[in-house]
Amino acid sequence: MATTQSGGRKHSNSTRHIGATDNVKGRAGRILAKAADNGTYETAKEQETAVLVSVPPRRQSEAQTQEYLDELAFLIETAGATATKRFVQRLEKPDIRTYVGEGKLAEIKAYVQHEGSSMVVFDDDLSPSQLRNLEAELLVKIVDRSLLILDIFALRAKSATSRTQVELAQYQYLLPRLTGLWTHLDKQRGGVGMKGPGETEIETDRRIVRDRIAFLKEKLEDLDKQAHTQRKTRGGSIRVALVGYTNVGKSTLMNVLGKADVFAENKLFATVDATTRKVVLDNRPFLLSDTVGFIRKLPTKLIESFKSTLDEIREADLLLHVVDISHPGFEEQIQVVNDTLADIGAADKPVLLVFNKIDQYRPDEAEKDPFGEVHEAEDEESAAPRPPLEQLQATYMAKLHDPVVFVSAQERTNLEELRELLSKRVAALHQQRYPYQNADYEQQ
Ligand SMILES: Nc1nc2c(ncn2[C@@H]2O[C@H](COP(=O)(O)OP(=O)(O)OP(=O)(O)O)[C@@H](O)[C@H]2O)c(=O)[nH]1
Ligand SMILES: [Mg+2]
Repeated sequence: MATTQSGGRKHSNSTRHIGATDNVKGRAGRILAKAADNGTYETAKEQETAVLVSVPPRRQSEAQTQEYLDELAFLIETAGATATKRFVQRLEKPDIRTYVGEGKLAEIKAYVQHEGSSMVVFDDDLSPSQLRNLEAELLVKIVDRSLLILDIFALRAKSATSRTQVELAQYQYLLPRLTGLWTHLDKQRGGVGMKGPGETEIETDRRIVRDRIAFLKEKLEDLDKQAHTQRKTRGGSIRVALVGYTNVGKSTLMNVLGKADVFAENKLFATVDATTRKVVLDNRPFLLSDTVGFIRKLPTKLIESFKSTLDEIREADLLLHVVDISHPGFEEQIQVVNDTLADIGAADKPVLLVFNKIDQYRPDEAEKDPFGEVHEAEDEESAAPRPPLEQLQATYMAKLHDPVVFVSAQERTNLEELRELLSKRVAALHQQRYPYQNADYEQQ
């Protein structure tokens, strides 16, 4: 796996289990850890293996379904496990009780038991009762999309703020699920003819978790105030933020533009903490920030608890929206990013669209038949057409009424063009903000 600018930071997953959420403290943390950490039904394994399950809507194409599963497998790999099998069931909507139907569940169970899989991972969020039912039925660790993403965030978060944010999101995830985890794990406890097994304990745990959530929120508010004061000392500088889907090359661009040494690698959510650097273009300084990437179906609670990190985006004067043009789903990724920006209240920011990884982009080849007629290559079913880059650029510029730029951060291609465009935008923002200063400057 290509790792650039790793700065010596390596993540070791060998002794860690997905969902172990080791940073969640207290009794609730122990319950969660016990739930995830195999005490009851899992055999210790060097490498955890995962079975992926998706319930796509009927109208979704097979290519798209596989692309989403590829992403889920990539998330699993980033978290340190291996996806060994995929189960797909087309339903209008997931089963309210067990997410998949009865037959499919039996199929999954047979596979999991036969192969000794460590966990079953669902490409959606499960309701607390679905989680409980699936756990009882499949007898292995059940991981949904939120838990998986939280897990990766916990692994990556380094600063006090992002660690607190992740912990808050973990507790918020845990709170409605306490009953299931508790009753399931405490099988010895009776409960016949009683109000319910461990009711008081569940209440106590809920209180502990609620207290912790309140404490973490307060702590974040303090950290927020500190950060706000720090940001004030940045004065009136123009601020530019790199935003985009995860793994598109934001940090790599930050490194080449900002001469920074930010961790970048071919895994999802390499960056969770924002980094800011001063950049000077044409004698005009501005601040450039690298930010956490977005992903489809990003849990809303996670977005909320990442408020402080996302302030970096909300307070920016210009967004560099980085797109991985070599990804088959890049257009949907653009949409996901735009939707997420709208969710966090940053939809109306000026944007410069930067298409990255052009070195990896392969346009569709036009083929000539024996009679010399030219045909567009027929690709696998419903794969999006991949026109030449020039055509894509023209389409996007016409659509946005704005220049867009195509680069390769890795190969350092077209970076001059990007710098020029960026410099012009920064100059315009500067002029907007300090009209008199610029007028004075011109008079001299
Ligand atoms: N082929 C190619 N790979 C690139 C290019 N730019 C970045 N990469 C690779 O893409 C992967 C992701 O790059 P990052 O810079 O970590 O991406 P990011 O957007 O910061 O990702 P997150 O922080 O995880 O959201 C790394 O393996 C980079 O080396 C490019 O122009 N071409
Ligand atoms: Mg990054």
